[in-house]
Amino acid sequence: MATTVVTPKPALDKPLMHYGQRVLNRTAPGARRTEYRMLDIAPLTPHIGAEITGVDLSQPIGDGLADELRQALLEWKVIFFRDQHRFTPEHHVALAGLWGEREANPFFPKADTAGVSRLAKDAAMIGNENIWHSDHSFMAAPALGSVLRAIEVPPAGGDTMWADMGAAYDNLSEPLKDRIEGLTAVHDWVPSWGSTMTEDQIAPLRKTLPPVEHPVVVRHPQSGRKVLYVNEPFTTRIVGLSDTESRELLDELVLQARVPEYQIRFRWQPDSIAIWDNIAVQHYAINDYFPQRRVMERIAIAGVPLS
Ligand SMILES: O=C(O)CCC(=O)C(=O)O
Ligand SMILES: [Fe+2]
Repeated sequence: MATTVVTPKPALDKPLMHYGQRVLNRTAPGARRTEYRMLDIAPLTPHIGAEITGVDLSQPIGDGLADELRQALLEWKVIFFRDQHRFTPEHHVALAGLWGEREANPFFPKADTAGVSRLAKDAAMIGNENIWHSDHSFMAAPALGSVLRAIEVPPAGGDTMWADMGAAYDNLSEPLKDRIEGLTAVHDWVPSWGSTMTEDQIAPLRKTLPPVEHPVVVRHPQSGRKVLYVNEPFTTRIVGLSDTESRELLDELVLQARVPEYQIRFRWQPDSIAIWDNIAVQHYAINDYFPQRRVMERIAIAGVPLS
């Protein structure tokens, strides 16, 4: 009897069928921009990413400015500041505090006394965040956002990218939206962070960080907007589907973050700061500067359970 050998298709061969122009037009009827009184906002794309000028983040941030910063993040999903030369770890903690409590990442270096984690990458420690992801989605209440500051950057390279997962959801085909409505997915750190750990290292952490489930489409806690919430390193399966169905659907969904129309790419300088909404976007740290050195400081902001 003849046997048929089925070669699995690599994920990258899949066509990115489910995107178009529909929601990427900010001048469409109903699209409205907030008027800011205290911030100068320069959008970097029509829907994701804006550079904010005229603000010194080392000065006390009053309620009016804090409200506008929160509104700008909600509207632009990732906001950037440059030349914050007087910014200290204490300012970093205060800035992140406008959104919530600090959240430790068990896989990043321990925070300094102020509460900031320093991520230094060089020839001996090559970056591994070059995969589209949402921070801490393996937690029951994933981080609401992060505040990242560049300390030392390579002469070229080491950019970071963010992708608007609300736009990604909006542009899925209607049949695909129907198919994923109401589904939940498992998120787990073991396949990614655990891949370089021993069983003895994994076991105790597993107790505090068991696999968790989140809806495949979450409602953003503040904007109420629907967001595609599955990511390549941490989402391991879709509940209720066979292994094959789950793998195929996840392959298709995680690829959406790679669509250029959803993305913004930021070129860092020392003392540039980015704040991102970790539910609305995914991000990718480009790993093109080896063996140059790149040093960043980061605070993640504790989130809420998603629905
Ligand atoms: O270093 C970067 O550009 C981002 C790294 C990252 O994924 C993170 O800080 O969550
Ligand atoms: Fe990250």
